[in-house]
Amino acid sequence: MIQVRYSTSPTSAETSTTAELRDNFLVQDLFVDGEVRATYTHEDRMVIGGAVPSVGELELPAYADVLGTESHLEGRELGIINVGGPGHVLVDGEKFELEHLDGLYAGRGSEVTFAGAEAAYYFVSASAHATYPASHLSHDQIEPVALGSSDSANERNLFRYVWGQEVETSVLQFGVTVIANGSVWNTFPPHLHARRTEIYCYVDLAEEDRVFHFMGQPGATRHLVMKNREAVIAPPWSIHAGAGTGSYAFIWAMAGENNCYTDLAPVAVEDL
Ligand SMILES: O=C[C@H](O)[C@@H](O)CC(=O)C(=O)O
Repeated sequence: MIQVRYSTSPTSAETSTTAELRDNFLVQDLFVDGEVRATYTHEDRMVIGGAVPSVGELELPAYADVLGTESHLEGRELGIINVGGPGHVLVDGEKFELEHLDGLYAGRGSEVTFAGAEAAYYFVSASAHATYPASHLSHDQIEPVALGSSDSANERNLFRYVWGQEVETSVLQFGVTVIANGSVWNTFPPHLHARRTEIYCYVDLAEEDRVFHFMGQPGATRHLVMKNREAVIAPPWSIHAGAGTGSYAFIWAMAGENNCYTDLAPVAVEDL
């Protein structure tokens, strides 16, 4: 099952009701036992999804009626993060073991199968113009970048899995940020990046907690109240930041014409 979301204008976000904002930007219910679920957004034509193999194996669906190809990755590349327990993913038959928060990149033209009774896989695909080899990304082997401080309640570690350096891709970038205990803010102060969409998926959040995710143009922000394992689409004109009522992490994934990780524009707090 795949949903389709259309591009939206910045001004429409200012006049949207809460329900309209949630319909356009929030992605829920991606993780269902025994299923692959996905959403296609026209914002940089990204697909985000969840695969919960349970006792079987799940193939990445082609979604031919939406993607127009016989195989999902015929013209796309894929990033995967395991947000559940241990499992493995097959890429063209090659087996990659993924522990919690381990990642995997699968290149254009690959066939992907998800497995693992305790595993739950978040994935993002984007249009790709070239083919690159699969790459396993062990969370424990990625050097974190320490950001923020406890005084600002935004202390966090940023793990850059795919960001235009070690792992070569066409356009896709993704990683994980883990908020330090006692801190609440992510991506604060916020930023914008022209010509690139970013999608966040909040994880490791207790069922009773929520993340207040902030979006929109500076000076016209709105918020979405989000639960564990829910995702949110940030078009290039939208800030993307949040504050949680408990500890959490999130997966960030980006695609678009601008695939220079450092090509972004900070937004000063006083300009929000
Ligand atoms: O640019 C990609 C993502 O927005 C991260 O760099 C930001 C982030 O995880 C954070 O500051 O908490």
